[in-house]
Amino acid sequence: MKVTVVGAGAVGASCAEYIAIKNFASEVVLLDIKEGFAEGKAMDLMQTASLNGFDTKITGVTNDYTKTANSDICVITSGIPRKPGMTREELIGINAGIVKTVSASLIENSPNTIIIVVSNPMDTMTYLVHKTTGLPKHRIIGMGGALDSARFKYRLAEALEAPISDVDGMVIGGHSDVGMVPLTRLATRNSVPVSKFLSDDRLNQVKEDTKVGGATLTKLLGTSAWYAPGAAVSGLVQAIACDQKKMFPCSALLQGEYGLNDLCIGAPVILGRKGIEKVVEIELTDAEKEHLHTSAEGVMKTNGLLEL
Ligand SMILES: NC(=O)C1=CN([C@@H]2O[C@H](COP(=O)(O)OP(=O)(O)OC[C@H]3O[C@@H](n4cnc5c(N)ncnc54)[C@H](O)[C@@H]3O)[C@@H](O)[C@H]2O)C=CC1
Ligand SMILES: O=C([O-])CC(=O)C(=O)O
Repeated sequence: MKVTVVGAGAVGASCAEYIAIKNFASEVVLLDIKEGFAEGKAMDLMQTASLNGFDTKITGVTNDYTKTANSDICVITSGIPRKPGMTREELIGINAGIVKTVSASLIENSPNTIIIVVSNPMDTMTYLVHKTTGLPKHRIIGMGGALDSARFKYRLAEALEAPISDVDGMVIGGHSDVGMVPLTRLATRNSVPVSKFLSDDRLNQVKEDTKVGGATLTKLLGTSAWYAPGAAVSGLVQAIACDQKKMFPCSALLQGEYGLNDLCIGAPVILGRKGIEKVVEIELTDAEKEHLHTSAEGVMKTNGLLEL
């Protein structure tokens, strides 16, 4: 199993590290445009192999896509992150050009690959890859919901004063400060609905804290987060590589599901060796449907800024 990660910055390196530590891939290629940077990150990570007990071979290359040839999975993290006070959508001007050229170079060298898009604004970048590469829709996946759901579970555990392993929950919708749809109604503590333990006000607070999870960290760090994003990507990569058939909310091209068409947005999907093996349609309340559709309008507005 060969995995390429483009962008050896904060998220790309974290992602390579978690993939290696989970020890399911034979090879990870880190690629960056900055001379020597990916090589340095790869060497540093390889020097943790004996300490962390993994056999995955990590190599770094400066913009040489021939070294990525025949990758089973390619992850795109190249592009700029936001600074405090910015929205993810403001990154489109620079990141669209980067994601377009990077995805074309990846496919030229790995025509059968599955692509996971991380660069922001992620739903729109995922749509851009669909529009410009012509890859089948099950082979293009946007990572956002897996991370947002992890943050949702963190906030739920905090409110419940419970261990995170007791908590389950999912966030669908767009990966933006306003567009996320945390499904509080379906969240549970050990299969008991969390509404049994938390007031509407407290649950609402959890929901709002989840939606601004990325912005909160950006304000604290001065740039956006990387540990949980890297871990979330590694979970998707593992589900595909190991054909786990796991369900994650991912940004997928919808063609009628949830009453939505011609956009990529977070919905529950089954991930296996073929990529997105199924979009799962769960029953939503009218309020949840309305929230999802408002979120979709936001994503489509950003998609409208693409020069396709
Ligand atoms: N979808 C999600 O849930 C998340 C998305 N992100 C996004 O991921 C992206 C990366 O974030 P960070 O790693 O923190 O940024 P970073 O600045 O640490 O790393 C980005 C790397 O991309 C490289 N790069 C730029 N243009 C390139 C090109 N054409 N080819 C190859 N490499 C190129 C840069 O040299 C840099 O090393 C940002 O757009 C950020 O908003 C970050 C966290 C979560
Ligand atoms: O907040 C950001 O800009 C980066 C990101 O997507 C996240 O951490 O959720």
